[in-house]
Amino acid sequence: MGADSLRGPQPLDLASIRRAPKALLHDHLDGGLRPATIISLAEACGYDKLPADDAVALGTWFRESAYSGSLVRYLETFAHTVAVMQTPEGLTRVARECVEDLADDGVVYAEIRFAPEQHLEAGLSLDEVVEHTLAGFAEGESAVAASGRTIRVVCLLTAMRHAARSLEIAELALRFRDRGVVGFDIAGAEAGYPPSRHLDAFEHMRANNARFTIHAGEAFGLPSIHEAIAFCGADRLGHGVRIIDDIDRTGSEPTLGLVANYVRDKRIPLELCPTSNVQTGAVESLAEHPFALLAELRFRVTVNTDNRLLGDTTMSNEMLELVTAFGYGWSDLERFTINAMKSAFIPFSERLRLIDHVIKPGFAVLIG
Ligand SMILES: O=c1[nH]cnc2c1ncn2[C@H]1C[C@H](O)[C@@H](CO)O1
Ligand SMILES: [Zn+2]
Repeated sequence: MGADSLRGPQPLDLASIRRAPKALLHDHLDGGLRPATIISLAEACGYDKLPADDAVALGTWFRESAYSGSLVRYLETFAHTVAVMQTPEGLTRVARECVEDLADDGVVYAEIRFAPEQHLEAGLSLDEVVEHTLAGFAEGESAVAASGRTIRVVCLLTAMRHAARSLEIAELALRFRDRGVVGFDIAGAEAGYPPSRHLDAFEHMRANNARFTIHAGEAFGLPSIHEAIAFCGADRLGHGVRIIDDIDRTGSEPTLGLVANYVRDKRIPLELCPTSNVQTGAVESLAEHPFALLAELRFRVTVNTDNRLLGDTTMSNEMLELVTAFGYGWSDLERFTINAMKSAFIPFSERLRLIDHVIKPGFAVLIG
């Protein structure tokens, strides 16, 4: 591409969006493996239950199985990725490749989450699981830096909401808070497992001035969101898409209920994941995703991938889907990116630096 073609507004296509400096807050390490890596790690560790043995067919299997219309069935596919992430080599490789894939897609800041308690089958301790994963992130950051680009990747530790280890995982997150773990989360099946089951873990985080997000308002509605913010004190909402249930759209102007008003007034970030929400049946289709209304009402919306393997997606693709569905321009994508960066769990000064020195200049080139 000649220098002239990089002057003036760039077309809003996948190639240009890939060049935009993007920030990602909600991405599961165990939902983003390369299909070829799953096959290679399965061979190395003797896992023989993969549903396909070539990378293309395996990728298709994940995407199709994840389009299930049900969070519970969507989550069943993780049995295969978690199975090959039990060894130091497996964890480190998956983490390194995650960083490389995100950097190739133009992501400059990412918070990657996973549940250490699911990676103990080969005898690693919780601390070892985190250490090997962080080592992979560091390797990935170095490889990206060696190729002349930069990406900052930090980690959130997730506890599974059906299990009973959340306090232990919160303590683990705090032990690693100076080594790249910036927060805590709960995930897994939502219906029947309210956030308040894990109140002691959230209280422990709050007592230690630490940050957390909660998957809420995805497969279950407003009560889950209400608990997450009112009882547990979540800093952000993982998905939170069902906040739409508290917005009355029958009149000429949308009217917000108490929970929706609270979320908007307190600028509680919504980690929206468009493709994933369609796959799990949280929304009917991308065109009907509440993203557009929530953005228009000035909720603090952010764009996320959730699980790149399951959705066969990337940050750039999620943005392109929104551009296609709702006609967004560069300044909208920049606003969503700044929303994400403002909501990140790294210190304020580091967030500002990324906004002022990386995100704004990067978008300025594309806006032209
Ligand atoms: O979208 C999700 N909702 C709830 N739980 C999820 C979602 N995506 C992944 N998970 C679960 C499955 C993973 O094994 C776990 C940790 O990353 O988090
Ligand atoms: Zn998620």
